[in-house]
Amino acid sequence: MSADVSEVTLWQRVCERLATELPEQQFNTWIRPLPAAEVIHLQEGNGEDAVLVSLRVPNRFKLDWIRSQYAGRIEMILGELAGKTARLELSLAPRETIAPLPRNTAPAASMGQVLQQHGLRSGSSAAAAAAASNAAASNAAASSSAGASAPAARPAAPVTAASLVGNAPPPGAAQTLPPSATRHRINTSLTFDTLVPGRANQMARTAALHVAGAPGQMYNPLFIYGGVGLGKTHLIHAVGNALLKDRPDARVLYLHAEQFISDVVKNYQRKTFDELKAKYHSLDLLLIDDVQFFAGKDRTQEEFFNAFEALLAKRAHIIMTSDTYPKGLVDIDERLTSRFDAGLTVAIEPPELEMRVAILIKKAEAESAPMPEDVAFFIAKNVRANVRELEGALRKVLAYSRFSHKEINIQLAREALKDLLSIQNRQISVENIQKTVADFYKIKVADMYSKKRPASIARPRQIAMYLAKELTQKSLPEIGELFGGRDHTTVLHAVRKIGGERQKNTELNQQLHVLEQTLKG
Ligand SMILES: Nc1ncnc2c1ncn2[C@@H]1O[C@H](COP(=O)(O)OP(=O)(O)OP(=O)(O)O)[C@@H](O)[C@H]1O
Repeated sequence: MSADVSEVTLWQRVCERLATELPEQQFNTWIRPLPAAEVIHLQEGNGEDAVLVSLRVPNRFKLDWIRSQYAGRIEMILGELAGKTARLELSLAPRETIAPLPRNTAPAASMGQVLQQHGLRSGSSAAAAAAASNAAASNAAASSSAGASAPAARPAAPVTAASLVGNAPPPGAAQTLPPSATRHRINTSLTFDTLVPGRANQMARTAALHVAGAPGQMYNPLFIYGGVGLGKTHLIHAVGNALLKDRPDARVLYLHAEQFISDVVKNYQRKTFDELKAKYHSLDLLLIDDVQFFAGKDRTQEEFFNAFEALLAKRAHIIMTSDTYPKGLVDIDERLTSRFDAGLTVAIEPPELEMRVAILIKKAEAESAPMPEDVAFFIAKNVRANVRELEGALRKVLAYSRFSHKEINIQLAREALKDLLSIQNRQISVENIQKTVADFYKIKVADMYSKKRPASIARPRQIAMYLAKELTQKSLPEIGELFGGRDHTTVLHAVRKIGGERQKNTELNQQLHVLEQTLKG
């Protein structure tokens, strides 16, 4: 098999293979929800090429289960597809409070240790020191490969009212967690100190700081929206951490909307709605992530409405996040969306270049790996979509430098990110923009080049021109040419008009974010 399968397709192809091998329910529960894996190409100690595939799993329970049940098979498929030795590294995504390891779970290992286990080149003291600092800074990366450690015993106790506060087990699996691990579900590393401020998050951060200092007063509820990976989750954890620092006994709960849904389902099955009410209605601060997931879930919406009303009545604070502003939410009851909008609604924007650079430098510092400013600019210029992607790029560059024992410079960053850069260059073409915008506004692609002038066509066309200028290196005349031979002044007019309106019109701004994220992949 070819060894140059790009990393996105490599992981996609692993998933496709697993989809044919596993029962559908197993595949849908364990494999489908996983984010795309990261791939680093390396040389083994003996000089042979190898590929290290790093997969981030949302919680420890899933991580242990995937490690014990699927890691071996995944590695085999990866090896086959990549045409070289493949090593799988599983680690926790830094999203939730991580429960202490159960006794029978293998101890956490750093990426460096994993490489050593596998005989990959990382044996120098510099690499070991870097790996050690990595392990300390990261969320207890628990790494594995097939057969590398004994699988954790599957927790078997039934779900109890107390456990409902904790990590919702994936469908078809039960779990119990120690109460201390499930109390607030706040990730202590996501604080205001570790959140880089900038124009993109200025309003949201200011409002969040205000709520942390005086919960239950102004801006209740606080509704934070924005595209993926822009720091919404980080920000609401920061509020939880700040409040708990001031008032350690405050009843704070962070949860993802899907966990609320799963709570409602469980209580529905067991007819224990009083327990559900007791749990949610007693909080001082409820932090709920990604409320767009409530779409179409009527019973969940009803229970959330009840919790919402009860909490506001007793001046507890509610902070929600979503991928869109309240009125943009679909399939959510209007009595809820209008309440979501009744406090303060703020957007988090994609960070601008300087903020991306500051984030990279801060995150590299946290890993004890100083990042030269020119390299930070290079990465930030090329990775524009969101902070999560930026972090992924940084991890790759740092890993590449550690494992190749080369210093971090632009050449090395270019090398480490070459797959990502080529995917980006391939994806954002004017044709791609025209097609995506036409699909989004439900017009024909041919209307992008036509002379038709009705607003329903002219406006999407202007939006596409604006995006072509923003997202490609093409000049105004080149863009005009690709839009049916239009003059460059027409393109300039469109770019200025849409750019100006974007500053004032929230709905347009939101649509542009969606389009940009879609195009950047
Ligand atoms: N301003 C920032 N400073 C430092 N780190 C940031 C910043 N913004 C985001 N991050 C980091 O980027 C990653 C993604 O952020 P986060 O999970 O909060 O995004 P999100 O907006 O909640 O995305 P999603 O909608 O996909 O859940 C996290 O690791 C977070 O710590």
